[in-house]
This record gives sequence, C-alpha cells and structure tokens, in this order.
Amino acid sequence: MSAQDQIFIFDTTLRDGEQSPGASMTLEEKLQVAEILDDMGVDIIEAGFPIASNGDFEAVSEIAKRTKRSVIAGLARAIHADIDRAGEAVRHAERGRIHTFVSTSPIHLEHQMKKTEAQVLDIITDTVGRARNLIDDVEWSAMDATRTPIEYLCRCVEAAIRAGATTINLPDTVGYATPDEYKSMFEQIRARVPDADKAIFSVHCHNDLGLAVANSLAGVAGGARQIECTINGLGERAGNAALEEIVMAIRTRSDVLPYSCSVEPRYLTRASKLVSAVSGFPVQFNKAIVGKNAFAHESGIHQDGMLKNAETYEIMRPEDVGVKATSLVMGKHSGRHAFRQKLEELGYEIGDNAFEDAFRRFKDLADRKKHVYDEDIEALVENEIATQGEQIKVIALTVIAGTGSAGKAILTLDVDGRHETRECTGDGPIDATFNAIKTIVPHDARLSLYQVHAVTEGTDAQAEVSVRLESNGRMATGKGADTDTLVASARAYISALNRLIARQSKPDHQELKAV
Ligand SMILES: CC(=O)SCCNC(=O)CCNC(=O)[C@H](O)C(C)(C)COP(=O)(O)OP(=O)(O)OC[C@H]1O[C@@H](n2cnc3c(N)ncnc32)[C@H](O)[C@@H]1OP(=O)(O)O
Ligand SMILES: CC(C)C(=O)C(=O)O
Ligand SMILES: [Mg+2]
Repeated sequence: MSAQDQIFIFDTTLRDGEQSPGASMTLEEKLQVAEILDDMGVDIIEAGFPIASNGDFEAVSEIAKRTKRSVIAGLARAIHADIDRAGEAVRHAERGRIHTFVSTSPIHLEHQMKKTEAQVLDIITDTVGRARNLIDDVEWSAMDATRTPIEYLCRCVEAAIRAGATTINLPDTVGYATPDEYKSMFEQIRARVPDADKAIFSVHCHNDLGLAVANSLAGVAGGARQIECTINGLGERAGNAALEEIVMAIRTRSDVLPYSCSVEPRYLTRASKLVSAVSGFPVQFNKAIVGKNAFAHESGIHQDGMLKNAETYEIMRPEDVGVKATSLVMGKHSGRHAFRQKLEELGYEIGDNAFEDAFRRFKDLADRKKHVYDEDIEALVENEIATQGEQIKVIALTVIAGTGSAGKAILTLDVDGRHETRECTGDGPIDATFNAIKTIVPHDARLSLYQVHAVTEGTDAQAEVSVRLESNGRMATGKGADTDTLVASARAYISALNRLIARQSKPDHQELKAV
C-alpha cells in the first residue's frame, strides 16, 4: 500500500463531541479520553477550543503536555485573539496544530459573519498567515463548505494554501450533503485549485441526515486523506461521523476501501464505554460496532448459523474491537441448537425427552420474560431434572387474592395421568394453594420450610421457591421456579410431596435427609 493511501484519523470528541448539549467533561475526564485516543493510535486529537474558557484552555494545554504520540490541535475562529490563545495552548505539545475556521457559505456570510466574500478572503489570508507564524502545522476549515458555491470555495481554499495551511478541511457543517455531492466537491476543488497537492484534504461530516459516515468515505473517494470523527458519533445536534464505524469500515471492506489507518481497533469498545460514561450519553443498543447488541444474536436461525460458522452472520470478529465474544442471547426467538449449546455451557447433559420438555418450558418462559438469563435456564433445567417421572404434576393454577377477602386458589393437578381440579380458600393465596393440593392429594405431612428468592433481578424475575415437608420422621425438600411466585410455590410443594411419597415407599431403615 502506498503512503498516499494512509488515512489520518482526526478525533474531535473533546471539541465537537463536547459541543453536544449536556456532554461537558471535566479536566480529569478529558485527560482520560485523550490518553485512550493516544494509546489507540489516533493521529490528531482536537483537544478543545482554547478561547472558549479558561477550563478549555487548561484542558488543551494539559493534554498537549501529556500526550506522547498524537498531534494535539486547538480550535480558533478567524480572529487573532483566538489564534494566539490556541497557539499558546498547544505550545507544549510534541506536535501541535492550530485549527482555524471561517464561514464561506452565502447564508453564513450574510447573516452570521455580516461580511462580503472579498472580506472573508482577506480574513483567510490574514488569519492563516498569523497561525502559520506561530506553528508549522495549520489546518484551515471552510465552515458550511457544502453550501458554498464551488467557485468561491476554490478561491478560499487557494488563499488558505497560499497563506500556509497544511490541511484543508471542507466540513458538511449542517449534515446536508449526499455522498455523490460530497465526493464531487473534493474532486473539483483538488482539480481546480493551484497547489492543491500541497495540502492534505479533510472531511468533517455531521449526521443530521444519518449520512455522516457514508459522506466521510465518499470524501475520501474524492481525494480527502484526513477524516474528522468522534467516539460514539458524539457531536453537535445529531453528532459527527463515528470513529469506530469509520475505522471498522476501512478494515472490514479493504477490498473496496484500499486505505490504511493507524487506529488499533481493540481499543474501540473501551473508548466507547469511557466516552459514554464521561459524557453521560448512553450508547444505543443497536449502535454499529460498539452497541450492546452489535455482536449479540437472539434469533434461532442466526444462532444456528453462528454455531456452525461465525461468518454466516458476523462480518467482524468481536475480539477485534475489544468485545470478549459473540453472545447468543437466549430469548423467545431462540431455537433448539442454541438451547442445547447453552445447556452444554452450563454443564447439563439431559436426554432427548427431558430436553424437549425443558425447551418447551424455556419457550413459555421466554414468552413471559424479557430477558432469560443463565440462572433462569439453570432453575428451569434443575426443575425439569427434579420433576422427571413424578407422580403428581401442576397443570394449572388460578389465584384470587387481595384486601378484604380470603385468598382463593383453583388448582388442577395431574395425578397418575388423571386431571383433578379443586377450589379452596386459605389465609392468603399461598395457603389457599397448599390447601387445594391437600384436598386433591390428602396427606398428613407438615410444612417445615417455605422460602422464596428471586433468580435474577427485575420485576419479571423468576421466583425460586423451596418447600420442605416432614412426615413420620422423614422429610423431603422440593424446588419450583416460575415468574409467578404462586405457581413456583405450587411446583415446589408438589415436588417435595412427590419425593416424600417416593421415600415413604422405601424400606424403613433408609435415613431420609433434606435434598
Ligand atoms: C461548526 C462549529 O462547530 S463552530 C464551533 C462552535 N463551538 C463553540 O461555539 C463553542 C465555544 N464557543 C464559545 O465559547 C463562544 O461562542 C466564544 C467564546 C467562541 C465566543 O463568544 P462571544 O464572543 O460571546 O460570541 P458569540 O458566541 O455570542 O457569537 C459568536 C461570534 O463569533 C463570530 N464568529 C463565528 N464564527 C466565526 C469565525 N469562524 N471567525 C470569526 N468570527 C466568527 C460570530 O459572527 C459572532 O460575532 P459577533 O459577536 O461579532 O456577532
Ligand atoms: C469548526 C468546524 C470544523 C466544524 O465543527 C464544522 O464545520 O462542523
Ligand atoms: Mg462540526
């Protein structure tokens, strides 16, 4: 690959990213972000806008002093005081850059700058020249370049290069461009501006129409070799192009994007988490590369494919971006292949009939529960194993409970293949349920333990109930799990009762212990 195919990654999380309303970071937080950006191999870190406040100045200066590898840039308007302040802030950097910008579009010139085209051309020559007197590395940006007539933009770029700008950034400030337009803008400027080859061209895209990454790559196809982007796509309004998406697009599609960049992708997940934590902006679950679901699969057909060969449904390896492993999330869309794999992971080997029963109960559970955790599956399988071959089974339970009346339970049990239903009251719904059991299966066992605990967190968590029954010096403990505590209680009671009955049919000399 030739040197011209190198893409320079310019991260502006600490400047444009911080401009997101509510994303302000403290000095300490900015230092942490700068450190990881430097470690991951970002070429240029835009550390802030030094004239904006003393805090911003201090952050840029500190980052400039501490950063080992990356170029440190400070932003400045086309105003002497801004440029001098930026120069002062990056003075201590191994490699510093002043990034100065001015509007070029008619709407900005008329309404914001209140300047003519000729005045702005003079300002460019003057301010880029001033920056260049302070430092060798000067970037000039044409704010709102994509809404600027191409002839005038050519003259502005020419003036900036002539005054000493080494990087020319043509931002899509308001996220208005389409990929073809953006590519064509770079092609035209590079073809028409004298000495265009003396500068590196740069893209800076906003995501107002969701095109920031596509536009950035289109700009590169048009000849740009620097990409300005942010971690998690943080930035003004809908944000900037996301660094992690750019880096992984270049790596993953090297067949059609023949460029190299020096960012080590293993840091991407860690950087994303850090920026999310310090900015307070959560990362959406389905965000490309760094979203919680970017390497997670729930549907059976995809899980089946993943188990056979990960490339069936994944175009990147999770470990390449710092994610430990693909996760096969168990849920209502999962199939038998994934369920069996999960059971193996959890250390269960069960026969085909028990497997089918457990799978059916898992599907029922997943229909009722948003997240099915490993603990849920463990509870379900333990229950399946424990109740295999049992004489009595819970078929249905309806409970009426509340203030002002006794609890009522309508219970159907399968006893040796016969379904029997009884309605009973009690001191609360659990007492009513246990009374119904006693009515269907009369017995003299005493309840000596009743315990409930939640298998996982959340209001839809499964309850795991333990029940211990004692009779004639023998005891048996049963467990039941369900999202409904009352159903879990009935199952636990029945499980204990089945065991007690089984034990009572064994010879007397066998000592019975709690299971
Ligand atoms: C596309 C971008 O992301 S641009 C960067 C945006 N980022 C920020 O604005 C964050 C930091 N900004 C700030 O802290 C403040 O806006 C400051 C310190 C820069 C300026 O504050 P103030 O002097 O109070 O001005 P205010 O912000 O109200 O208005 C901006 C002024 O800068 C002018 N201006 C805007 N861009 C430029 C530019 N590139 N070059 C020169 N002047 C500019 C505006 O025309 C306006 O000037 P006016 O006061 O003569 O009308
Ligand atoms: C300051 C410039 C580069 C900018 O952020 C933009 O135009 O979006
Ligand atoms: Mg911007």
